[in-house]
Amino acid sequence: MSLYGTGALGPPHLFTTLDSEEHKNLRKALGGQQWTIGSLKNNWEPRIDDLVRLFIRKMTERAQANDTVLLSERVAEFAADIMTMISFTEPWGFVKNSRDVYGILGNWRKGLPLFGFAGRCNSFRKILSIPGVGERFLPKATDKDGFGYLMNWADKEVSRREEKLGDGETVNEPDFLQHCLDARMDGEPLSPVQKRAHVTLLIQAGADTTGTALGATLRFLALDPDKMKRTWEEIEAADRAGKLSTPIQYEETRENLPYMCACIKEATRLCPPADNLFGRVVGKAGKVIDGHFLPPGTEITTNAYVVHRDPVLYAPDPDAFRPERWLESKEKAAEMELHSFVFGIGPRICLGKDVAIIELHKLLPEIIRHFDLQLVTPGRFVVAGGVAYFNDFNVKLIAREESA
Ligand code: HEM
Repeated sequence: MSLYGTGALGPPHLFTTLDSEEHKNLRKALGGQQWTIGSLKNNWEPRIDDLVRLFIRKMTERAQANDTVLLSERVAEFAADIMTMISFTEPWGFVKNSRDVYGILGNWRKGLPLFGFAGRCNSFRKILSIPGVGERFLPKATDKDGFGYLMNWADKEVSRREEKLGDGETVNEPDFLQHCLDARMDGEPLSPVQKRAHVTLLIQAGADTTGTALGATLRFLALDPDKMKRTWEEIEAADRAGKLSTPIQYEETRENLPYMCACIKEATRLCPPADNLFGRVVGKAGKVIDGHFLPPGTEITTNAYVVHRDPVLYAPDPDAFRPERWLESKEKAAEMELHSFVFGIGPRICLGKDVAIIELHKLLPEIIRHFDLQLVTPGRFVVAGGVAYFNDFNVKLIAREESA
């Protein structure tokens, strides 16, 4: 099955490659060891720790000042910094400056309705491809902020890096820009446009999505003091038993904080950051789904928000935030995991899943270890163009030492 997707939106990359065979080759070229948890732990965890430390320091200052903190925004900035860091080696300073650097997140959200509609309406995409039309709406490298600015940055960074390599310099600790330069299709490097497009894509695909997952988990816990207490008690007990480093390591969360892990699964089940997958087009042979034959060319899609509320699988309380459901039996947890659409499914499953997973399992327990959250405004889960983010989730951060 091919992707129905975003053909006309921007330069050619994984998302915009509709043909399955072409996508497979590109994915093979760009995928690899660097995306695995093992490699991310070895190569990036110490750098992620630096950003976690900085984040906690910044939040401690806000707690001491008794400020109201727009937490959904602050955690999205953390995710954006991680993406700029793994892409270009140095983070752009979202956390350091507590703001949306170059309007990356704000512009992303503004563009979602157009991106979503164009990705789902063939005739509208055709209009956008008319010379002079798309250019009026899509980001441009001359823009002062947003993804146009990012495209310009990616362009300069690729050129700079290629110049250095041309001068005989070697890169000992490759970032994801370097991986894009090293990628080979049929033995050939990617085209200049493809190299630049993929660096940009990573930040587009991985910043606000992970931010939404971070925000979702914290918001559900802020809304439910009993579950927050249980999460905190689990962290405190592991801490007292000497099982947690500072900052908490990914494997420590996985081994010692099962309730925390269940909260992440449950929050992303109920608030999937990319809730409506781009449609697929049924191939020449047709396809049978649930006993119905779909002829070739049929466009099909799904919605994670709905699938994740299946009344049978999540009985008796599909709409409830109940992390305990993930801990009741291994078989049930495996079944729910199998039906999770959080990161998509099939050959186009999220390439950066493990990057997001590592971030979630490090920053969230560290925040809860340091602060209790006093809800100021719960905000809203906003879905635009099939992608979600949070508005106005405000809290006061109560430092744990003070609340003890
Ligand atoms: C919680 C955070 C994230 C969520 C919920 C998420 C979700 C998704 C979903 C639903 C898809 C489409 C899958 C499909 O159509 O079946 C996707 C694709 C993709 N994601 Fe993510 N993602 C997240 C984080 C990231 C991160 C951190 C990165 C990069 C480091 C990333 C890079 C990508 C890429 C490159 C694709 C395109 C894959 C392809 O077409 O082969 N994502 N993601």
